[in-house]
Amino acid sequence: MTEVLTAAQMRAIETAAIASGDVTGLELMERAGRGVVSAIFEEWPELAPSWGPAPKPPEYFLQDDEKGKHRAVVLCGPGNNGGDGFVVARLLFAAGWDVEVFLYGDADKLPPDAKANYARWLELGRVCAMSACTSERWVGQPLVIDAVFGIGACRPLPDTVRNVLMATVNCPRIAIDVPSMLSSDTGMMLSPMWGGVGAARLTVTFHTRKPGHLLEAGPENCGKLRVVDIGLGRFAVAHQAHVRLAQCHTIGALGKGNGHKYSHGHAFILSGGIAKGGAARLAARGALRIGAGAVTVGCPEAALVENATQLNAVMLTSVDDAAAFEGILEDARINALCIGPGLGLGAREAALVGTVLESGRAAVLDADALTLLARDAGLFAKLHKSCVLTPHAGEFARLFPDIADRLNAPATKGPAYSKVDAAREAAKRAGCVVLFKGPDTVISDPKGRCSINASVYARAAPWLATAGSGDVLAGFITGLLARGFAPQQAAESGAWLHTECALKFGPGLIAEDLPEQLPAVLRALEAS
Ligand SMILES: NC(=O)C1=CN([C@@H]2O[C@H](COP(=O)(O)OP(=O)(O)OC[C@H]3O[C@@H](n4cnc5c(N)ncnc54)[C@H](O)[C@@H]3O)[C@@H](O)[C@H]2O)[C@@H](O)CC1
Ligand SMILES: Nc1ncnc2c1ncn2[C@@H]1O[C@H](COP(=O)(O)OP(=O)(O)O)[C@@H](O)[C@H]1O
Ligand SMILES: [K+]
Repeated sequence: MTEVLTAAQMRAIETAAIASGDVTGLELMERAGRGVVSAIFEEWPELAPSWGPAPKPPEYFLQDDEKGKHRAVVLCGPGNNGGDGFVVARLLFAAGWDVEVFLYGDADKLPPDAKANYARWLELGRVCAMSACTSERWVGQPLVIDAVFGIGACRPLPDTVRNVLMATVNCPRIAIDVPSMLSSDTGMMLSPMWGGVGAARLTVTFHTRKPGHLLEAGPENCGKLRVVDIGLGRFAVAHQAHVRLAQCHTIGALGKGNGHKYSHGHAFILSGGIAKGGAARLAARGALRIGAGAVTVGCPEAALVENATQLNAVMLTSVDDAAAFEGILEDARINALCIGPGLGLGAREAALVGTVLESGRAAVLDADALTLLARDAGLFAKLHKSCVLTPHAGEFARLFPDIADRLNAPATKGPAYSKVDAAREAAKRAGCVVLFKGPDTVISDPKGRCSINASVYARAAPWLATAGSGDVLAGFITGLLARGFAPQQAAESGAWLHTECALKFGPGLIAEDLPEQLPAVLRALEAS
């Protein structure tokens, strides 16, 4: 499942499923709890009962030596996440575990399905108030199930809950749906000063990933992430509204068929002056490797010799000023532009950004071009729908300071504002695609079509934090624009391939290595 659903979308799906008569809320809760217990037993087979990872077979008996062999503490909250916790407590008990259950909140106020499972648990064991326990109570617990808050939490944690979660940071912890100190819509901590310690070992979520599993502090706090199917597959949210995991679009479109080089597009990369050309050369190499038929670097006359010693398949021409570039653009075959990497921030460069935008051609604006756009509202107003902006967090804050402030403000009430919301708002304001970089790169177009290239969990590629890797990404996207990809698809595919190249190379990666991984990555994609 490539959809990433917010809490509101998840609730809408659950409501539709229940309204259809297909399933009751109680049954969904049972499936969720069962999914959590199976996931635990699959993850740690040594914890599973003699009958295997199923929570409970229809006819079962516990062997004597299984009774009390394992121990868990289940922390339940006041909503349906707590309800899932009571189901897990019951199923672990059925597998012979010693289970202690603690509740935050008032049992009388539990929602109906959670209350039903609370009552079922009371037939087997006790429930203690979380608030009545001192911090020593939590030390050294072998397994803690965090069922305090799920998708319903969007404001700072109550002190009782915060203290219990802090006191169990060193215990192996399994989070139901989402770690309770994390906003499922944003991936941000609900309690400031949390300190970044105490990740869950495993987070088990339902139906699809939520933005909070992928964004910001989410991945480092979820531990491993498992998505459990609870039978909601046929219920969908409106297509426009949802966020997807980034993927590589129509790899077939990258094949070369029978055309000649110019039928595969001509990308033009603008460079800075003497000793500033490395970034543009990296972008050019990326654009060529990804399949642009021809790539040219344009630099000031004075830097021609330096660039000529470093470029072979990439062509080179002088661009001293905006007027010279206007002349070059009379060649209609140049169909994708890249400006910003190593560009500089002077008057020549600002005028070149203006020319790029006035040409109306597909263009990637990165690095210094973003700073120039932030400085000049007139330039910013020239952005159009064939542009792609590729800011990292610092550049994003320069371009969209109010949006960045809103994103970085601590959540005090819902609905939460996420990196997805920020990228959407920025793209709408700019009137073009915005690719907001990071391990959690978010790509949005002005209509809010949005995807996340999550370089986390199995796709973690921390080696990408190396000088020049952003320049290569700008080149990848420019190359895909030259191949005729629409801006959103070019940005999404470029980001996805960028991560794949880093994964293919692994540790020790430097920016120069990235384009050289593309042949193998593309071949593997074609084969699959
Ligand atoms: N939506 C679905 O499709 C399903 C949801 N299920 C479970 O239900 C959960 C969502 O349940 P709920 O919507 O009841 O939400 P939660 O159980 O996540 O939390 C909501 C409750 O916590 C309180 N609360 C939230 N933040 C608080 C704070 N900072 N201080 C004090 N109280 C706070 C709210 O007032 C409300 O009572 C999911 O995360 C999941 O675990 C599953 O049972 C299966 C299906
Ligand atoms: N820890 C990380 N995991 C995955 N990708 C990362 C990480 N850090 C940075 N990146 C990616 O590496 C690239 C860095 O780009 P940028 O910040 O512009 O750097 P530079 O200007 O040095 O090239 C971006 O695509 C970003 O998403
Ligand atoms: K939880």
